[in-house]
Amino acid sequence: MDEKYYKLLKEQFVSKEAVLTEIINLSAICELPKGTEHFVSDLHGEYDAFNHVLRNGSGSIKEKLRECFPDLDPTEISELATLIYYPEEKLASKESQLSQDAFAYYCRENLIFLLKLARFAGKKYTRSKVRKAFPEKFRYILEELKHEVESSSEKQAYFDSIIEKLQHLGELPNLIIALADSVRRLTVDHLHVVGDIYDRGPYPDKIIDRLISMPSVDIQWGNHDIIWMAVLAGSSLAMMNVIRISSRYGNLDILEDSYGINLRPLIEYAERYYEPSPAFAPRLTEGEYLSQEECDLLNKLQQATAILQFKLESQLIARRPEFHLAERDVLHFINYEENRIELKGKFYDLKEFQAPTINPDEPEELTDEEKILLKKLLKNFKASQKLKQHIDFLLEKGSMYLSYNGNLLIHGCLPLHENGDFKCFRLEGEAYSGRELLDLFEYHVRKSLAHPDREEDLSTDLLWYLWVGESSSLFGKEAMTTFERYYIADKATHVEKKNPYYQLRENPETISRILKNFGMDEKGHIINGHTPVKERKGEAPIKAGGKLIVIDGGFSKPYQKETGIAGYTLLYNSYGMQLAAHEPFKTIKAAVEEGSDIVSVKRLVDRVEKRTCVKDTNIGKEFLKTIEDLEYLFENYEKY
Ligand SMILES: O=P(O)(O)OC[C@H]1O[C@](O)(COP(=O)(O)O)[C@@H](O)[C@@H]1O
Ligand SMILES: [Mn+2]
Repeated sequence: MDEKYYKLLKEQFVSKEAVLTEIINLSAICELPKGTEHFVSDLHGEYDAFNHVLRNGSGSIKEKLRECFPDLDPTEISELATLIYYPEEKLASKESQLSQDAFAYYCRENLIFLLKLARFAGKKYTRSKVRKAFPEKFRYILEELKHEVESSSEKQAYFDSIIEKLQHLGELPNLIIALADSVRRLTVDHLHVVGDIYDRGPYPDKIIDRLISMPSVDIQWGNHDIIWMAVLAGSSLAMMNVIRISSRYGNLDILEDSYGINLRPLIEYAERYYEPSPAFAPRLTEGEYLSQEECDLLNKLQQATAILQFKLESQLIARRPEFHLAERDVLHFINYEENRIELKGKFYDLKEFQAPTINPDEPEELTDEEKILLKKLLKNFKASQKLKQHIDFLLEKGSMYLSYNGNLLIHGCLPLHENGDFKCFRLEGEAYSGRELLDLFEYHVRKSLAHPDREEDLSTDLLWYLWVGESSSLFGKEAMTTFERYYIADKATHVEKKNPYYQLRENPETISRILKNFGMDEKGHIINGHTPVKERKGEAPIKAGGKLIVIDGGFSKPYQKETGIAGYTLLYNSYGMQLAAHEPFKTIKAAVEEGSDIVSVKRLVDRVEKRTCVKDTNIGKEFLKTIEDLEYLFENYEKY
């Protein structure tokens, strides 16, 4: 085995000297400061706000500008920052305001600032990495210019002549755009998305397209992502939930236009059986306007899909006793003549409960029409190439959790008992908890998507469990009260009790125990999304003495009333960790013209005594192993 491995390794090098060069190269990289990691979560389709946070690197671009140009005042920094965030828009705006000469002067001046900044931002990377950050078209020229920008006076003429030529060819603006992209790339090295890209907001598809284009990104699945993945795994139940939520938030365009899914048969069905009901009024954001007709359609669609969801859920509960969801079999607790429901021994009147297709004797049964309808719809979902590409990407880059550079990233929680013990989930005679439980879930996520034709198998059903189950690390609550929220007035029935994790995570000892369970150093952090931090009510995003950070601050507009801000993001660079809170994002126009930015406050989470180097990171550890192997190969080169 070893022999074969070293033979293969040797094939990658033309000579013994080449091995040595690689050893020196990798060893040098290991000593460089670690790249900046950027964490975001709970994006919920809010592409514009996400795009802005990506572009400003949660404040890191401005920070780099201030370090690189200490003499510039805040307005000048802000002007330059906007050019880096939105180069196309900023240049267009300048071009329309300035004379031709003044615009040419503006381009030259700013190109020089950007070159100096690229040089500064690239200092902590190898030359080859900096080269790769430049787009191929301008790679050579940018390398030359970057090198010469601070050169001696005799080289000045050379530098000037290149710029003049570019200006003459009308290429200066393009070069600035390319350079701005490279600066952003050099400032933030890697992005973590800690779950919930989908639902509630208008453009999850644009977010995923953007993520696909990024060089270095990983995703920890959120409950709202899993439910979309479940549809492609073959779950009609998940499909009803996805359409229900899209109708609730007025986002059918995602399905019909972005993913090209034909909902016509469902629309006709909903129109035929349902009348609008106040509890199903779509939740629109401020300033969003829909006609009465559109609102009514969304209302009816939401009702139709809710009822179909409850029917299919009832069937799942019956075939999966091991999920312990019997208490959620709501359709079986209804007295259809009296229009009442019994829940945990108490009776409640149902308000505006329309169930024209339910047979009280067999409430979980689909009518023949519904069976055909669901088949058609599922086929339409599966036929969307774009949706398939997006879900494949979530599978490729995503996981249930990630241990990365000492930190543990999980969207929701680690299910615990009140006393802090890991909560068990029993399946096929085995008990799973802690890391093993999350590994089990991940195994089934992948299995369900590997077999999309198996629609009611254990793996596919487990994806639904991840959405509503008591031991789901993505849900983290006792039960989901969707039915009660729609049809029961008594608000006490709407409460979704959180898993004890959400209390216990305030305690550093809990965090240490969890990290240990994942085989990680107790000095690390847990990073969660999922539960909006209600700053307005005094809740703190940094918990357990800085060992746990919750970064769901409400990118999602409907939740901003509760959080009081518009999202948190986290930065982890070689000096430590910083949490940034964001104000609501207005528009690109406001950002370009007024320089409005959305990072409001930055809070230090952790500061390390010694700058963290590449050798201390996940990738660095791999490099160290490779170096060891290469050294062995170097010493025994002739043997292989
Ligand atoms: O705000 P809505 O649309 O009523 O959704 C509420 C539902 O969303 C959930 O909070 C899950 O979504 P999150 O992952 O964003 O928390 C459920 O627990 C709850 O029943
Ligand atoms: Mn969530």
